[in-house]
Amino acid sequence: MSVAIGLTRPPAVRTLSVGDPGDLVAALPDAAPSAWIRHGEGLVGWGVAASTAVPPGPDRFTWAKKWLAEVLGDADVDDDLRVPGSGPVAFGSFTFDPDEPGSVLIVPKVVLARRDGRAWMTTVDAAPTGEAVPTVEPGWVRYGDGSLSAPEWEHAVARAVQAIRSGRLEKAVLARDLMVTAENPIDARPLLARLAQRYPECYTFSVGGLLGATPELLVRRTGEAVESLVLAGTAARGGDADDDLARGAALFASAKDRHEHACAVSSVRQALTPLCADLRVPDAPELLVLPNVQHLASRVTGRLGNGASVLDVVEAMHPTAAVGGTPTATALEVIRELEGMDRAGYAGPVGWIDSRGDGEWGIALRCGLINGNRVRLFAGCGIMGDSEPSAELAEAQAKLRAMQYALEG
Ligand SMILES: C=C(O[C@H]1C=CC=C(C(=O)O)[C@@H]1O)C(=O)O
Repeated sequence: MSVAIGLTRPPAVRTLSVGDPGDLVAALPDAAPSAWIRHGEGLVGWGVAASTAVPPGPDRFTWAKKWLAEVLGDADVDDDLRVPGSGPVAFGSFTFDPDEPGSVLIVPKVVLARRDGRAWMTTVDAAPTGEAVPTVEPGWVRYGDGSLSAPEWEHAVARAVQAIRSGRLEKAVLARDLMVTAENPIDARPLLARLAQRYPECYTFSVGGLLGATPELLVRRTGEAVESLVLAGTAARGGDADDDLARGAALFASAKDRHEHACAVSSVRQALTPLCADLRVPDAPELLVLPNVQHLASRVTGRLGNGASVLDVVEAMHPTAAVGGTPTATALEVIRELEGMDRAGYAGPVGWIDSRGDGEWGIALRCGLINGNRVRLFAGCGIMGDSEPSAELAEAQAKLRAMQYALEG
C-alpha cells in the first residue's frame, strides 16, 4: 500500500530547536517543496522520505490515515519540543471529488518551521545533502481558456441560477479554470515568495504541485481545540479608501451575500456539531479584506469531544458549502453537470498533520496545479438565485489575480 522512499525501519525522526531561520521560502533548496505559511510563520519541507498517491474512493481518508500509521506509526522519534508541527509531519492535498485521482501525502525528509517565537527543524533519517538548486523565474506567461470560455462559463452560471430558481437547490459554487503556459518550467519558490509577501493573511501553500494562497481555513486542530474560518460572499476592492468602505458596507448589507454566507456557515456547523462538545458560531460575519477582494468571514471554534485527529475533522467537513453548495449532494450533481471540468485539488483540503493528530488544513482556493511549464489556475463563486453571470465572471477574475501576480510579479 505504501510508497516509502528508502525509509529505514523504523524511521529515525529528529526535531531540534534552531535559531531564527528568517524567510522560510528563502531556505528552500529545490523547486518542488511542501509549504504552509501565514504571516511568515508555518512549515516548509523538502526532500521526500515517503509519499503516496491516495487511491480515489469513498474511503480515501481512512486509507490515508492507515498509510500514515504504517509509515510513521513505529518511528523512533526524538522531539523535545512536542508542539503542533514538531516531530514527524505529512503534508497532503486531497482532490475536491473523492472519485478523482490526484490526492497525495508527502512526508518530507526535512521540515523547517517557525511559530510563536520558536523555530525548529525535523529530519527523517539522514537529511539530504547537496547544493541548493538555483531559483528560476517563470519568464513570459501566456493565458488560454480552460474547460469553458468566459461566455460558456457565464452560460453555465445562468443555468445554475435557473436550477436554483426552479427549487432544485439553494446554492451551487461554480468554478472555472484557465491554462497558463510559461517560458520556463515552474519553480514553486518565486511564486510562494510573492504570495506570502502580498497575501500575508492567507495560507500560502505548496503540496504535490498544487500551489496557492488560500484565505479559507477549513480546520486547525490544536489538542482538543478546533477552529475554522468560513468564507463566502465577495466584493471587489474599491478604487480608493471611501470606495473600498462603501463596497465592504454593501457586501455586509447584501441579502444575496449574507444568504450565500449563511449556507456555508450552516454546513460547517452541521459537520462539526457531532464532533464538538462546545461549538461557537458567531451570529454575524465580519469582513476579511484581502489585496484583491473582500469576503464575509465567520470564525467558528469548538472543543473536540472524542479525540478525532485533524484528518478526521477534514473528512467530516469536506466539502463545505463555500465550495460545494446547499444541499451538498444536489450541488455536487449540478457542479458535475455544468462545470465541465475535473477540479483536481482545487477546492479540496490541503495542509499538514503531525503524529499527535494536530494540524492545519485549508480549502485549496486561489491556486494552480503545476505541470512542467504549464499551470492550470482555478477560481469559483457561490451562485444564488439572484446571481448575475457577468458579475460572477468578474468575481472569478478578481480571485484569479492572486495567482496571476504569483506568476508575473
Ligand atoms: C470558491 C472560491 O471562493 C469561495 C470562498 C470565499 C468566497 C466565495 C464566494 O463569495 O463565492 C467562495 O465561496 C474560490 O475562491 O474559488
